[in-house]
Amino acid sequence: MITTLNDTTASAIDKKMIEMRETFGANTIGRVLTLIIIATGDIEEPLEAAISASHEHPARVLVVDADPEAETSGLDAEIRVGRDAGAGEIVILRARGEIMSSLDTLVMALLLPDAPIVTWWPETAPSAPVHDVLGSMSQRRITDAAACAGPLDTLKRLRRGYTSGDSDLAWSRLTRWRGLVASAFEVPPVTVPQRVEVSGAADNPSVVLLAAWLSHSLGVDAEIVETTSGTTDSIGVHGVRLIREDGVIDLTRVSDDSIVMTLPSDDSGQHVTMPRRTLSELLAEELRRLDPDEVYGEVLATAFSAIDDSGTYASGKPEPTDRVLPDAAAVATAAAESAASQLATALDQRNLAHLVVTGGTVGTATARALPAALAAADVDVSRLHLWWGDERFVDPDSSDRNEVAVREGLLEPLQESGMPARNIHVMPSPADGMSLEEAAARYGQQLDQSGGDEPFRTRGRAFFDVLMLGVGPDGHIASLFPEHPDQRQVGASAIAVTGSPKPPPERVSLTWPVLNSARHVALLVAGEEKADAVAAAHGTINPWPVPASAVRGLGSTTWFLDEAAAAQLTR
Ligand SMILES: O=C1O[C@H](COP(=O)(O)O)[C@@H](O)[C@H](O)[C@H]1O
Repeated sequence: MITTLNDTTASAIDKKMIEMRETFGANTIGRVLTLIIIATGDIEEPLEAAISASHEHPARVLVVDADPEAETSGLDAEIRVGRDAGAGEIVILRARGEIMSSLDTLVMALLLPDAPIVTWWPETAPSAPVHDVLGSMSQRRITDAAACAGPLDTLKRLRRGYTSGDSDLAWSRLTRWRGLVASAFEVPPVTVPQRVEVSGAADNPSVVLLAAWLSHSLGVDAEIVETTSGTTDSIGVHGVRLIREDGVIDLTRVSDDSIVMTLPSDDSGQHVTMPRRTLSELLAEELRRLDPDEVYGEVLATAFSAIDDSGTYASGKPEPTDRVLPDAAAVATAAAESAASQLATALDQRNLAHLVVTGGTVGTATARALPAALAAADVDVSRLHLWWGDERFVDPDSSDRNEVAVREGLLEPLQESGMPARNIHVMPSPADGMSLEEAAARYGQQLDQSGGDEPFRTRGRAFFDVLMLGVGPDGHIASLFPEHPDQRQVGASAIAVTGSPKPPPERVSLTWPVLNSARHVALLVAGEEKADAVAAAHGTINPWPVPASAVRGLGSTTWFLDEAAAAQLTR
């Protein structure tokens, strides 16, 4: 039985469901969970999987089929009970426009009382599922990196935002492979392989996760061997090879249904039936175990090197634009005016705004141009917070400190205009009685606490409104230098940098995830000695050799350049 309600409300849907259940003679007793499906494309395939899985796990299924871009706001609903809903009941919520901002309230009104909640994103994945408005109320959050655009980048983002209770169907697709490999591993004499190879498509998230699982659990190198695309097996894991002292164990997928296993002692090839699993089988497996899958979390954490991950913080955001100005002074004025207008907008929308300033030549000049620009844009500086992207760890009054360079030109005028001293977040110096590491940890803590009860780097949404960055001739930003090991530290918001190639050697710097948590990024550059770095940073996102290439704002990234710094640009 299917009923459609147009321009409706949560309470009207609830009332209708009760009515339909009574008419149909169905009841909610026996429903074991609420499954929320966040649909972005075709809803029939995930819905079919949910209906099929409902025979094992009778559920209330809420499909959120939203169109946030719609000009008009409203909600239509389709309710299915009885045969049309398998062993569950289904509500398809078609939400348009503004109503999306109260999606959580709407869904909450339709949840089964006292039953676990599972949220499934069949084709998209939020960077941190737990911080999604519906993910945050769920015990289990299921994504499918393989079904998303950019599967590996998706997996890297999921790794960054992982919280216990997250899972991904690219991992569930490996359950049988993991069982088979574990049984092959038991073939006597039981020895740890010296090396492992996983073959399959290199951009397939299951292939990457299987290699990471083997390497994590066996403590050996696991290499991914790419299979030629176009073969029947290029769609998933093609095979696993365990290279042991006594020979090789090969597990090879030969069809959609079976695997051939060859052993060191027997290369005749035993056929093992192992059909590829359907979406409903994968979903049913996920719903079977609602406790967190900690192994997935561990494997995800080891699947990529931290530095590969850094590039993903910048990916998927709007492309940078250039503003070329006659000279350094014009760069500073234009960047200050642009920041002031962005901060004015931020304060129109929110109670507080956060600005990150930087050191260096143009960075300091821009900071000094800010008081006038903020006054012209009528920015209420009492609600503005000031942070630094990096600081040199030297005496508090040393002219080497980025903060000292702007005390007179920025901090004093802002305080005179009403900025409270507590809003100025200066990085600690040795005079605060801390080691470099303690100073970095203290600043990171201060940032995390200002971002809320969770470290803001995991939120997948902006914290800073405007982030200003200078760029060194080597392409460094803040104190993240090319091919410098401290660049790899992404687990904290601020880090201690030692052995900086540019003096002074000891510094505190914000890290990749934090630098990429801004709405608007402004890169401030002048001088011909920067032209090569600017050109390199306009290429692909590649943090390790070219840090300036790998920072992007969620709303905009603007390069403020003088003509000399822009000289090598072709676009
Ligand atoms: O050392 C630093 O260098 C960069 C760039 O400085 P510049 O003088 O070449 O413009 C700066 O942004 C950073 O804050 C600073 O600590």
